[in-house]
Amino acid sequence: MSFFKRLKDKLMGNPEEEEKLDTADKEQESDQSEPELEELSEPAAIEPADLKVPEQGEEASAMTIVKEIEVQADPSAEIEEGQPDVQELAVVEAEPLEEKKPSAWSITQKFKAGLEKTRNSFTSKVNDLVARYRKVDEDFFEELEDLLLQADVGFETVMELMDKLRYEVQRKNIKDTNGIQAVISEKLVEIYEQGEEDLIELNMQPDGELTVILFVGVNGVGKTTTIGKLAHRLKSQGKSVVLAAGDTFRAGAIDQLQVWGDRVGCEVIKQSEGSDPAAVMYDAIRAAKNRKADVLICDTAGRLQNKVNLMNELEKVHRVISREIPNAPHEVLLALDATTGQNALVQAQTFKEATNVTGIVLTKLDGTAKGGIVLAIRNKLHIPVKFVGLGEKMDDLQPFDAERYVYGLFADGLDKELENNEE
Ligand SMILES: Nc1nc2c(ncn2[C@@H]2O[C@H](COP(=O)(O)OP(=O)(O)OP(=O)(O)O)[C@@H](O)[C@H]2O)c(=O)[nH]1
Repeated sequence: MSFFKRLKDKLMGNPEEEEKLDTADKEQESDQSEPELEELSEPAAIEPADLKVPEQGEEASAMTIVKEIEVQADPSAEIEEGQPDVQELAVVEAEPLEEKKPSAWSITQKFKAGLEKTRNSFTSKVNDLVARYRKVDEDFFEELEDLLLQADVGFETVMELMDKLRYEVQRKNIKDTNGIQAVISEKLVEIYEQGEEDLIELNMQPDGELTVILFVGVNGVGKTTTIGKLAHRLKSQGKSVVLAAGDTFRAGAIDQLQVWGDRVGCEVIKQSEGSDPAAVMYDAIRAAKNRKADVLICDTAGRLQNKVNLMNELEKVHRVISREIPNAPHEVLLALDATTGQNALVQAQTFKEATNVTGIVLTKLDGTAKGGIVLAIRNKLHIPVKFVGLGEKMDDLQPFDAERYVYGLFADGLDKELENNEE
């Protein structure tokens, strides 16, 4: 199948199915506008500090079990990160979140909207380049190379792409720069998908078994928001979800997760601020099992003061989880903020060395003009980007999709090509 046929099928889906879904989308939009986050003038009430979910028949308290586990955590680290940030809290309107399956085209449009900044910066420069050069030659390639590097695509990926482009241009005897966006798009998808297509799916356990997803990442990257969005996504797929407030360090983190729990309609298992995250995990697993939940999503604190402490903390959390459920956590998702560019890569490297990261969630892709970072992450770290954050709304967290991503980058050029490739 040609690249354009495949692209078109992916972006637009099956026309008949789409028409039905599209009507459903519109109806849904008109009768249910998304509740917006509002700032509270006063902090939300904090729940009692005691353990929230001891179930009948539980033999041992979480604290006893966790104390059995010996980890040489550095006590000085506990107070290292200074004062708590003031967090934005949300007013919760417990709305039933009945979701209809979005149309393929509406998801494509989300990528297009989310990549607007990158498109306006990078792609418009590519368009200028095309207009200035008209003929594909070595100077054109060199300038294109610079533009790709500026968009944070990463050196190795740019080199690989340039080799492929040069080869393709020669092979097809392309002289004119017009339409080069289409060739770049095809080659970018090719590079991204090399051999790792299926890893984008979450590693979900069979029905009736609990899937545990652990979230790691430094503070401020949008971890809590992403957990809320993912919970919403899984709930709308019919899964029951429990959240574990394992970030007991950052002031407000527990309340913030509770706000999301209320908003999405998930129980949040929590203890008081400063308590042992591993104890929270223990409680949460017990609670999730008792409630026969499908998925448990665990928040963790994102302290990155030194790798040994981070490793110790994550190791302890890991051990508690896998003692209760062998092979869990089934996913360790690292949240990275796309707007921090190369810094995100450094963070990723540290977390990769500290724990077995199975996937990346790249938040705030809509907030950067350097959306090429997706490609650099893939190439440098060899960890799949499983989700991208394309905005602040609940359904703005989307599974990463290479075709929709390149469409987001080159929408205008590709629209023309897609029209010309009607068949
Ligand atoms: N535009 C945009 N904003 C996002 C995205 N993901 C998160 N945010 C915003 O980023 C801000 C920080 O997100 P939080 O989830 O509160 O992150 P945090 O609490 O500061 O820190 P952690 O939870 O520790 O990561 C919030 O205002 C979120 O709405 C995204 O994909 N796009």
